This record gives sequence, C-alpha cells and structure tokens, in this order.
Amino acid sequence: MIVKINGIVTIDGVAASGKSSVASGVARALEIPYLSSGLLYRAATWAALENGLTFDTPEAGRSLTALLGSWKEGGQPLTLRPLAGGNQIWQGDHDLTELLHTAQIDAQVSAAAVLPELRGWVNAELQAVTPPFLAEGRDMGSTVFPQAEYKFYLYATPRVRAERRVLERQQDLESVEAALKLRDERDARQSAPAPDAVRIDTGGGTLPEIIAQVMGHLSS
Ligand SMILES: Nc1ncnc2c1ncn2[C@@H]1O[C@H](COP(=O)(O)OP(=O)(O)OP(=O)(O)O)[C@@H](O)[C@H]1O
Ligand SMILES: Nc1ccn([C@H]2C[C@H](O)[C@@H](COP(=O)(O)O)O2)c(=O)n1
Repeated sequence: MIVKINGIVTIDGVAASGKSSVASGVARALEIPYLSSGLLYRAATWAALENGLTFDTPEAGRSLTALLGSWKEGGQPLTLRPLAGGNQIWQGDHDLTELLHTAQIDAQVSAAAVLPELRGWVNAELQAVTPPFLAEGRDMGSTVFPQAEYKFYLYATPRVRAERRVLERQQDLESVEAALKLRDERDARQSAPAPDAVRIDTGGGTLPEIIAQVMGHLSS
C-alpha cells in the first residue's frame, strides 16, 4: 500500500535510539525528505569550538548565533542538506558531516543546545522548510512542529543503545553507556517529546522491523 503524507511526521527520541536510521528508512518509503535537528545542533557546536566560543557565559548564545549570522552574511552559511539516505551539513562548499559525530561533539552538544538563542536558530531553520517532510530530534513533535500529522517517540535501554554505538565507534561499552546516560539527563532538562507521540522501543526489533512498525501506524 502506498502511503501519501502531505504534512509533517516527527520522530523524537533519546540519543542513539535509532532516530536517524528509522527516519531515513521511513522517509525513503514515503518519498519525502527528513530533517535531522540534531545535526544542526552538532554543526553549531562544532562552529563554536572551532572559534573558541564557550557555552557557560551569559553572552554565549548571542555570540554563537552572531557567528552563524556572520557566516550567512558572508555567503558561507551552515546549510542542512536533507538527503533521504543521510542528512549532510555544509558550510559553503565544505561538507562538515563527517566531523560532527565525534566523542568531543557528543560531550559538548547538550551544553550548546541549552542556549535559547541556539534553539531559536535551529527551530527557525527547520520551520523555513516547506512540507511534506519528516523531522527528527528531541522536541520536534512538542515545540517545533506541534501541528504534525503523526508523532513518534523512540527509546531503548542505555545498554542496547551503547551496544549499537560501539559498533560504529572505537570506544569501550562502559564509557559509551555512561556518556549516553549523561547526555540523556542533560537533554531531558532542555527538551521534552510530545505527550501524544506513539512510543516505540527500538530494542524490541531489527531496524527494518521498527521502520515497518512506524509505516504501519502511518497507513492505519
Ligand atoms: N532496531 C533498531 N532500531 C534503530 N536503530 C537500530 C536498530 N538496530 C540497530 N540500530 C542501529 O543503532 C545505531 C544508532 O542509530 P542512529 O544513529 O540512527 O540513532 P540516533 O538516535 O539518530 O543517534 P544520535 O542521537 O546519536 O544522533 C545505528 O547504527 C543503527 O543502525
Ligand atoms: N531537537 C533537538 C535535537 C537535538 N538536540 C541536541 C541534544 C542532543 O544531544 C544533540 C545531538 O542530537 P542527536 O544527533 O543525538 O540527535 O543535539 C536538542 O536539544 N534538540
């Protein structure tokens, strides 16, 4: 059965719960783009670190958004390319995507994402996109697109998520699990999923099965 979406689908969830992988699979099946809000937060964190900005001063948020604004004015904006196979972030003609999934960015991104000015910048970037699309992150169905047609929330135990992550990165299981728990705790202080989202435990199936579960809700 072909499912047609004209509006917005949101997928929120905890770190490494499978948001991007599930979003990519569902977006491909629906033939619509998906937008990774986490990638925008990661890119802004990278920009701050590259330019010696810190996140713990009263002017941190303004300094960071001023930097992003100056890049835009200079014709080198951070740009999200919402490719269905995997989102990319470019600055001018440089693809930054590979630089954004490091342990250093993982450790710093929650501190950047707490800044209201940065949250406003990310939300405005996403809200400028014309539907249909799928948006994934932490607060897509609650704050950014409360009007979404369909909302999902993905979760899994820290151990399941850490076991998956160590397959992608050269790190040991215990430290990955500890870092995920810390990021969960920090992220939960600044963003909450929509209470009306369908909750899916991604530990309960393979990736194709979880994608099929989401598709089942969209077609019913
Ligand atoms: N059943 C499953 N559901 C979702 N992801 C799975 C599943 N099984 C394995 N994975 C794997 O889990 C890993 C983490 O997924 P992904 O990067 O999509 O998560 P994420 O929530 O977007 O992460 P982050 O919050 O760090 O950006 C990927 O390697 C993905 O292939
Ligand atoms: N809607 C969002 C999306 C992301 N963040 C922050 C918090 C995350 O730790 C970080 C990286 O996101 P991920 O790649 O893990 O999806 O970005 C947020 O606060 N709100």
